[in-house]
Parts: sequence; C-alpha cells; structure tokens
Amino acid sequence: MAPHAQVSTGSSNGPTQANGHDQANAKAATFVVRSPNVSYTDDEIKSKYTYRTTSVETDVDGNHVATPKEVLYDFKVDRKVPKLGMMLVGWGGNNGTTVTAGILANRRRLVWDTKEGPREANYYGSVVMGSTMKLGTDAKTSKEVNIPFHNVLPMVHPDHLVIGGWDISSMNLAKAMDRAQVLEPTLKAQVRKEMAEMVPLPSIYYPDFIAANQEDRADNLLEGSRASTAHVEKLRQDIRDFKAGNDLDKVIVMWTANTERYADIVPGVNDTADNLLASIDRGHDEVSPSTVFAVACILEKTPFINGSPQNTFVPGALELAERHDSFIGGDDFKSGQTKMKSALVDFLINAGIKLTSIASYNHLGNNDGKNLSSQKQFRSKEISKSNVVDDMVEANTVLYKKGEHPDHCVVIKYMPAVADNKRALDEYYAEIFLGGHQTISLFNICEDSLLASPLIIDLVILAEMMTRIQWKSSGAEGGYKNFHSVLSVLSYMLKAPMTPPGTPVVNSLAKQRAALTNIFRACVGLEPESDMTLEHKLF
Ligand SMILES: NC(=O)c1ccc[n+]([C@@H]2O[C@H](COP(=O)([O-])OP(=O)(O)OC[C@H]3O[C@@H](n4cnc5c(N)ncnc54)[C@H](O)[C@@H]3O)[C@@H](O)[C@H]2O)c1
Ligand SMILES: O=P([O-])([O-])O[C@@H]1[C@@H](O)[C@H](O)[C@@H](O)[C@H](O)[C@@H]1O
Repeated sequence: MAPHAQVSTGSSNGPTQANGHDQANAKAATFVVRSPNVSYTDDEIKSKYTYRTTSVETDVDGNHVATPKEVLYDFKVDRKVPKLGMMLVGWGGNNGTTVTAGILANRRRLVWDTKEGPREANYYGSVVMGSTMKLGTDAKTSKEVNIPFHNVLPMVHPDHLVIGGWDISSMNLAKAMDRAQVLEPTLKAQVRKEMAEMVPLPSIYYPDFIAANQEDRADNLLEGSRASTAHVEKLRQDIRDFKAGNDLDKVIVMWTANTERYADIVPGVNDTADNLLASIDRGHDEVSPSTVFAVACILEKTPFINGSPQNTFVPGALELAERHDSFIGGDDFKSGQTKMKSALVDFLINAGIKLTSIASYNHLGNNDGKNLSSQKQFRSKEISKSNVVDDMVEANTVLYKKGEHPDHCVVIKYMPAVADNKRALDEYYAEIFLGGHQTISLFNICEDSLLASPLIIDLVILAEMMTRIQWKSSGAEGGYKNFHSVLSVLSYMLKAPMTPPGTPVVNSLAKQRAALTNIFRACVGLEPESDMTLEHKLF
C-alpha cells in the first residue's frame, strides 16, 4: 500500500515544515490509512465513506423528531499532482505583486535583512501550508497526532506554481511591487530582476464598473470598452497560450483586480446563461469585466475564483458554470477584520452572549482603498462585510427572535498615509447576565496584502485539488462525478461565500474549516475530526 505523503525532496506534495520548506534531506512524515474502505494505487486513492447526519422533522408545536441518517459515498482522488498555472486578474496590484514575490522568495528560500533582524520566507497565514489537522490519537499514548494540512491529500506545492495574469496597468511586476509599498527593500532587491521580466497581459476595461480614480493606471487595454464575444475569446486564447507556453497541465484564474460596482440583474440580459452570452455578443453595458473573465474561464473549463466582493456570478454565469461542469468560487478574500469578526461572533453567540451591536471601521491607504473611496465600489464591500454574521445569529433562536439581529455598521475610509497597513477598529457590544453589558474593542493593524496573499495561494491550491476529487453514491450506476460547480468548500477564505443555489451560506469560521478538513478526511476514508476523546473519558 503506497504511503500517502511522498518524501519531500522537491515533490509537489511538498515538505512539511511550518514555513512550508523541506530541510535538506529531511523525510516528510507520511501516513497511510489502513482500512478495508480505502484503497491506494499509484494513480488513485479510493474510499468508501459513510456520511452520517441527523434528519429532523418538526411538528406544528415546534416539537422535533431527530432520525440518524447514513448515506454511503465512494470518493476517488487523482494522485497525479499537476504542473499548475495561476493567472491573476489584477496581477500588477498590491495582492498580485505580493503573492508573486512571496512565492519567488519561498521557492528560493530567501532570507533578507529587516530592522528586527533577518527574516526568511514562509507561508504563514496559509491554511494549506501553515496549519495542521488532527490525524488521530497515538495507539500507545493516546496523545493527539497532528499532520500538516498540506499532507492530507496530494496537493500542489505553492513553490511550484507558474504565475501570470492580466492588468489594465502596463507596469512590470518589479515597478508594480514598488508602487504597492508592501515589501521590505532588502527582499525586493532579491526578486527584482525576475519580477521585472513579468509583464501583465493587456486586459478589458469598462470604466463604469470601477472608480473613476483608477483611470490614470489604465494604459494596458484590449480594444473595446464594453463586453464582447471577442473579449471572451481573447481571454480564452490568453489562457490557452499561457498553458501551452509553460507546458502546464492546468490553470486556475483568480480575480484580484479592483472591486467593481454590483451589476444590475436584468431579465433578458444576465438572468440565464443564454441571455448572458447573447448580451455579451451584443455588447450590453451591464456586463462587467469580471463576469466576462468568468464566462471565458467557464467556457475554457478553467476554475475561476472571485477575490473581490462584486456580484461577478450573475445568475447567467452560475447557470453557464453548471452547464459546462466548470468550477467557480468566491466572493471576496476574508483576510483581516472580517475574519476576526466571523471567529469572534461565533464565540460570543455560541457562548450564549447576546451581541447587540457591531461597529466596524477601517482606514487604509492602498489602491484598493482608493478604489473603495468611490461609493458604488464601497457598497460592494459593505455588503460582503455586513452579511458575515447572519447565519450565526439566525442559528441562535434562544438569544434572537426571528428577524432580530445586532446593529451592524461598516465604515471604510481612504487615508493614503497608512498605505497597505490597514487600521481596523471594531467595537462589539453585548448583553450579558442580569442586564449587564460587555464591550469588546479591537484595534487590528492588518498588513492587507500580506494577509490576503496566503489566501490566494490557498484558494488556488484547494480549487485545483477539487478538480481531482470525484464522488458517486455507493452502488449507484454510472461513473464518478465532480463536486457541484460552486466550490462552497472554499468558504473559509471568503467573506461572502458562494454556495450552490438553494443551499445555506455558512460564515462561521470554525464550521467552514471543519467542512474543508472533514471533506478531505473523507477522501481517505477517515471520520470527521471528533474532539469527544472518549478514550480519555471512558475508562
Ligand atoms: N486584504 C486585501 O488585500 C483584500 C481583502 C479582501 C479583498 N480584497 C480585494 O482584492 C482586490 C485586490 O486588492 P489589491 O489590494 O491588490 O488592490 P489593487 O488596487 O492594488 O490591485 C488591483 C489591480 O487590478 C487592476 N485592475 C483593475 N481592473 C482590472 C481589469 N479589468 N483587468 C485586469 N486588471 C484590473 C488594477 O490596475 C490593479 O493593479 C480588491 O478588489 C480588494 O477589494 C483585498
Ligand atoms: O478582509 P477584511 O479586513 O474584513 O476587509 C478588508 C477591508 O476592511 C478593506 O477596507 C478592504 O480594502 C480590503 O479589500 C478588505 O476587504
């Protein structure tokens, strides 16, 4: 039975150290699942998994009857780790330049001087590369055994990503890195030469969708200022050329370009796949650049992830993705203030503390902040930052009556002086025992692009991993199928997680991580992580 995680010498499975790097000649810990329900070949892992849930029926008086349910699934994982390309829309931006420099620094194991002393490249902030999961308990000592998250399935290692992309700004990545004002000069100096050779492909620019203050950087444009089939086909060709030119097996496209205004959902324009394609062909002005990128990727069967808050996936795009069995995911990286919020609100409400108001303010001085200083673009962000508590509030009917929820305001101000070092100030106000109150004030300096870049890596690696996982109901006729086109499994990294139509949105950070972890565990026939530890209680 082949061991699971390979030896770390340069394999795509990658090493296991906290900074994601293998030590010279270190042997990555491996694991293999010994079970009649799991089989390994050189090409595949197959598992039979019993999915156990509880079905609840509620009568008119609100009384529940809970019935345990079991569904048997067969999972299949393709073990061949591909040569993977990551194409960024907005490659010349703060996130695009930072994630590119970060991968170069890690790949070359760079060390650079800072005023606090030497710093070495790492992947901190990445769930895939910087966190672990509980494998089980030691057979002899009963102590927890934890493994690097990256090792649970044969994932791409970020060091091996081939990076490209588009930008409406023609600036090469070295100059764009300077413009971003994120990285230490001593690090920039070591990657400058390589980054100077990276030049974004020209992109589509429909001025009405982003702030007018972005116009001065728009000098790298494809002809045409509204959607067209020619734009779709050009972007598809760009993807094919990038894939062929770098001898890639696959490409993932990530939108990390400016936040756009919401597109109106117009019957006959973008409400169905056919209407959307026809609208693009007619050059309808309510089709955004991000939706054109999404359509191009869907038709090219290239996973597309939206790292910004706008409603890129209009109903027509969603229907098109389902029709083509293409993967999409989004929206809006969950990097700092909102990530903290989704953890804190989860804790407070599950502790029975009645949160009654959340005031979220932040100011930042990067180009994202400049774009968000325009009301329509801010509104996109306000929506994604505000909805993150809904599911946790609705789940607690003890604290909140139907429709009752905490006051919640979101403020973002553009203050150039602080550049990428966003200042987030939050106040959480809650009712506690016997009419008391609890006030929690948070001051959180988020170096925005250093927090978002690891999420870009996670989203790309996990989206690619999902293209190699298939399922079928045990014993059912027919072959294996892909997961649904909408990759809700990516929700941990996203503020406004997209889910398949008709399915609930989960924003609780703990639940999101558990879903991701346990789906990957099921692929190797392991039960969900249980913290019952009965072995430590029943003896
Ligand atoms: N912590 C974070 O940085 C964070 C968190 C959540 C979401 N986001 C979102 O990620 C996106 C990028 O953030 P950033 O800080 O890198 O912003 P940025 O403004 O530095 O970079 C955006 C880049 O996109 C380019 N661009 C704009 N329209 C384009 C188009 N149609 N095609 C190609 N390129 C285009 C711009 O020229 C710019 O280089 C923003 O939408 C932001 O809201 C960022
Ligand atoms: O992820 P998070 O810190 O809650 O949200 C952030 C906002 O507070 C910030 O103003 C914006 O510029 C970033 O793009 C990001 O969306």
